[in-house]
Amino acid sequence: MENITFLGGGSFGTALSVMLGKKGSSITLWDRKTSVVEDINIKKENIKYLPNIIIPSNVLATTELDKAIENSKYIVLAVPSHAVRTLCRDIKEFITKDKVIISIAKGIDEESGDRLSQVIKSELNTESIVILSGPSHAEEVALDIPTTVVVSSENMDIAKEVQDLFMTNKFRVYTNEDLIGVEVGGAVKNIIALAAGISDGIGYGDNTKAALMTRGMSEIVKIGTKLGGKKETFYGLAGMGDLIVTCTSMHSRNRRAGILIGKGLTTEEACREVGMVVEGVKACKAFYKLSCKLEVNMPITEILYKVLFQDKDAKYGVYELMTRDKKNEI
Ligand SMILES: NC(=O)c1ccc[n+]([C@@H]2O[C@H](COP(=O)([O-])OP(=O)(O)OC[C@H]3O[C@@H](n4cnc5c(N)ncnc54)[C@H](O)[C@@H]3O)[C@@H](O)[C@H]2O)c1
Ligand SMILES: O=P(O)(O)OC[C@H](O)CO
Repeated sequence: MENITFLGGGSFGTALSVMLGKKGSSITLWDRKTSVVEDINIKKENIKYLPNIIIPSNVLATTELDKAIENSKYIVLAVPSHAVRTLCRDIKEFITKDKVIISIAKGIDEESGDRLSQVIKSELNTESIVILSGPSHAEEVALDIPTTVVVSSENMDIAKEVQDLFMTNKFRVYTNEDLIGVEVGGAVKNIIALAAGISDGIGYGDNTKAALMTRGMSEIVKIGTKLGGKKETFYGLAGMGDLIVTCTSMHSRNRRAGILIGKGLTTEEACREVGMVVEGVKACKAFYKLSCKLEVNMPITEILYKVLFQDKDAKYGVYELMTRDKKNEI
């Protein structure tokens, strides 16, 4: 069985470590926090990020980056998107040509608008990069609840290798050669999930959420195809699949943060209360900027940007969305 290293002992890094540990791989889990590492090694539980899940004995945690990386071919970057570039810089000296880098983060680089595979490629100077995405809440993956995801890469031979590495009878992995679509779908769905959460928090109903999800899907397709992704990908696991799970699940940090904002908390207060990464906040800023630059109309993203960063009242935001000029659906 393979040695696999996870860099980041948050919810998803831990859940996948548990899953692959149970499959029989030797897992090294690096985290910057000593408390997380001690909990995993001593209590066999990640109390902060994934409580009540027993961590198998073949998952060992460490705070030492070089030791974490040295014996594994597969290095999974399991940090939020805003930390991917700095983590790459921290590990660059330990990344030899034989390593395969797998990223599970969903977002884009806020500063440059680059996709994360582009960030990793430029920082680590490697082509062996695989992106894993799709509807996969950590809490359910850790409980072996049937889940489907998708892996993509510029090198589909490596994507197929990673498909085999992660596949179990409860975790079904598809390949998709549309790397742009897989990355953009996973990033933009977080924006729509925040908006759907806000609608729930205000107290609006299923009609409103269905509208946000459907018109949100239209925004994903518009910006995604403009960036070079395929329409079919956005109607697949990395797009619609993840949109459904994130907009409807109470596991979703984006949806939960949205609910709190809808109830009147500020963006900062809501993110603090959720206590884990809320990717949609940074994604909203990045994609609002990108939509202006590329002249792609993304009304939900635009209104959400004003709610999150310009103190626009959320209910008034919905009113503005509803009273725009009338138009044809497609
Ligand atoms: N949680 C899920 O269900 C899930 C599922 C699929 C994908 N994802 C994606 O995975 C990524 C990580 O999410 P998560 O849920 O594991 O996040 P999390 O908030 O649970 O944990 C984040 C981890 O990254 C670490 N971290 C944060 N900034 C860091 C930095 N600068 N350097 C080093 N470590 C840093 C934290 O200490 C923590 O261990 C996100 O992009 C998310 O969208 C999450
Ligand atoms: O908890 P969220 O909202 O970050 O969503 C996590 C995953 O992306 C679900 O697939």
